Amino acid sequence: MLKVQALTFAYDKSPVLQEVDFEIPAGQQVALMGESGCGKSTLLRLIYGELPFDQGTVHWKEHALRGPDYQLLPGAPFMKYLAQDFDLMPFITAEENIRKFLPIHPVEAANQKTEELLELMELTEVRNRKVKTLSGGQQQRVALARVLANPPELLLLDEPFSHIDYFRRNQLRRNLFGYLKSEGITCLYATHDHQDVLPFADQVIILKEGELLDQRETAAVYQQPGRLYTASLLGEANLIPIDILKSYASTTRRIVVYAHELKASSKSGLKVVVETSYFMGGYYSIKGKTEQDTYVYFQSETPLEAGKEVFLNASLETINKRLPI
Ligand SMILES: Nc1ncnc2c1ncn2[C@@H]1O[C@H](COP(=O)(O)OP(=O)(O)OP(=O)(O)O)[C@@H](O)[C@H]1O
Repeated sequence: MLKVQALTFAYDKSPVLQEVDFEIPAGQQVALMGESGCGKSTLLRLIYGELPFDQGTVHWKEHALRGPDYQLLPGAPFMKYLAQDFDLMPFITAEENIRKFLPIHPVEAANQKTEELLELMELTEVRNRKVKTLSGGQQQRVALARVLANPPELLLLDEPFSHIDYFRRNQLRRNLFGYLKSEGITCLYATHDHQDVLPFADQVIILKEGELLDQRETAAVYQQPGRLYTASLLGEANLIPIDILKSYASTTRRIVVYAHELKASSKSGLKVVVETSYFMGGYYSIKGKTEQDTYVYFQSETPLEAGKEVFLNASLETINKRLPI
C-alpha cells in the first residue's frame, strides 16, 4: 500500500500542497486529477523523492520514502517515475533504450521481453531508429516501454499519453492499463483526460489548489461528484436548480447534471436560448443561455438553430441520485 500522510509542501512561501492524505492499495490504478497548477506533478515528484517535503510522511509498504536530503538519488528500486520529459538516450535506437533497462535475463528471455514491450507500445516499426529522430509521441511510447522493462511495484506517471495522437491513444491506453493490471503494478497517474480515467482507474483522487477534495471509486466520483469542479474534470457538466427540473421540489439548491443527461423539449423545464451547435461526430454539443445569463451545455442528435427556445429536463433517476449542492 502507498500511504501518504499530512503531506505539505511549498516551493517558496505559498503552499502548493497542504495536508494531503491518501492511501492506495497495492495493485490498484489511481488517477490524479485537478486543474492545471493544482499540484499534481509536485505530488508525484514528492512521492518519488525529488523534492524535500516540509511536513508529512510517505510510505510504500514498510518503506519510508524520503526526499533529497536523505538520499543521493531520487527513487527506490521498487518504484519508477515517468515525468513529462522523457529522459531517453537520444543517440541509440528505441529498442536499445528499452534493452538497457531490462533486468539481467538469459538472452532468450531478454529478447522475448523486448518484443513484448515493443508490441505493447506499438513500436516495432521504429525499433531500429535512433531516438533523436523519433516524434514526441514515439518518444513517449519508448519511455513508457522503458519504465516497464524492469517492472516496478509502484509506478508514477505524469500525463502518460500527452504527446500521443488520438489515432493511437485508445489502443495504447488499453494496452498499458491491461498490462499494469495483469502484472499487479500499482500506478498513480496524473491526467487531464477523463478518457484515461473512466474505463481504467480503480479510484480517482481530486486535487484543487493543493488540497485533496475527494478520493473514491471512479464510478462513485462520476455519479456523485458533489461539486461542479469534480464533475467538470470527468465530463461536460452543468449546475442546475432542482426546483426547475422538478417543479414540486421546494429548494433553492442545485445539482450537477452532465450534458448528455439533459433532454430538450418544447414544453416545461429549464428555459434556454440556443447560442451555438458544435458538431461532435455522433452528436451535437449545444451551448444555450438561461434567463439568468448563465450557460448550459447539452446534447442533441441534430444541430439547433441559434435563437431557438428550448426547455431542458433531466430524468428523475438522474435528479434523485445527485446530492444537492
Ligand atoms: N520549480 C518550481 N518553482 C516554483 N513554483 C513551482 C515550481 N514547479 C511548479 N511550481 C508551481 O507549483 C504549483 C503546482 O504546480 P504543478 O506543476 O505541480 O501543477 P500541475 O497540477 O501538475 O499542473 P499541470 O496540470 O499544468 O501540469 C503551480 O502554481 C506552479 O506554478
